[in-house]
Amino acid sequence: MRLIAENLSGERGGETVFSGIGFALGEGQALLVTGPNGSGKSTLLRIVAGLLPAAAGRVHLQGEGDDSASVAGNCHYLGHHNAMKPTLSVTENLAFWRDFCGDARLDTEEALEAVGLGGIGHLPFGYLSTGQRRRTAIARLLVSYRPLWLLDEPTSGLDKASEGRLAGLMKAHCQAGGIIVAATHLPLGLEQAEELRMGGNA
Ligand SMILES: Nc1ncnc2c1ncn2[C@@H]1O[C@H](COP(=O)(O)OP(=O)(O)OP(=O)(O)O)[C@@H](O)[C@H]1O
Repeated sequence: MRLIAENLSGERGGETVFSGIGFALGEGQALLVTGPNGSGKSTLLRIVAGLLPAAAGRVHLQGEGDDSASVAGNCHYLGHHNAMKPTLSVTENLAFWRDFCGDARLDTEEALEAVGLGGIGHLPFGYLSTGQRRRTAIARLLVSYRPLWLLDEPTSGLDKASEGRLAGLMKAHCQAGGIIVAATHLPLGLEQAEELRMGGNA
């Protein structure tokens, strides 16, 4: 499977934020989207995820015998918000996402242990600290398999140990043939990743 973006333009509020963006990523590859505040990193990720229409160009998946496979149906999108219900427990939130996304992988407790949150599944999500909430959102990537991870500032709110755990999870995902596109201001510990620098294309 390959993720291909061709000649993408992004608009916000009728203004062009970027244009002429293209990339092609094969299995096991990661792309770090960097650039100053407002350069369009989140806009690009939202377009790739299918949450915003591109003003021009297109994004598609190629390979696996089904070139019509949708990016949206093959990705986990981790945005700035964690997409969890505060009154449901951590386990209930993860179980919802596992059922919604399908292709179950780790059970909820295993996923929580992978992000260093074993034993807190019974707590309402709303009780968690900022970093614990982000780690729960990262655990969501593990309860269902999706080959493409679209991560917007995934380290936001994480301590050093959690950054290290996330780096390990991302490496394992790539080693298993997954693809990652991550918007970031910080190195993510993915030495082989390519970089797409935003900010000079609008
Ligand atoms: N809903 C919106 N309506 C109008 N303009 C918007 C909207 N969302 C974002 N923008 C504008 O689009 C531009 C790109 O924003 P975007 O969030 O993609 O940048 P970014 O590179 O991710 O920034 P940061 O590093 O601060 O997260 C900014 O100028 C922003 O003000």
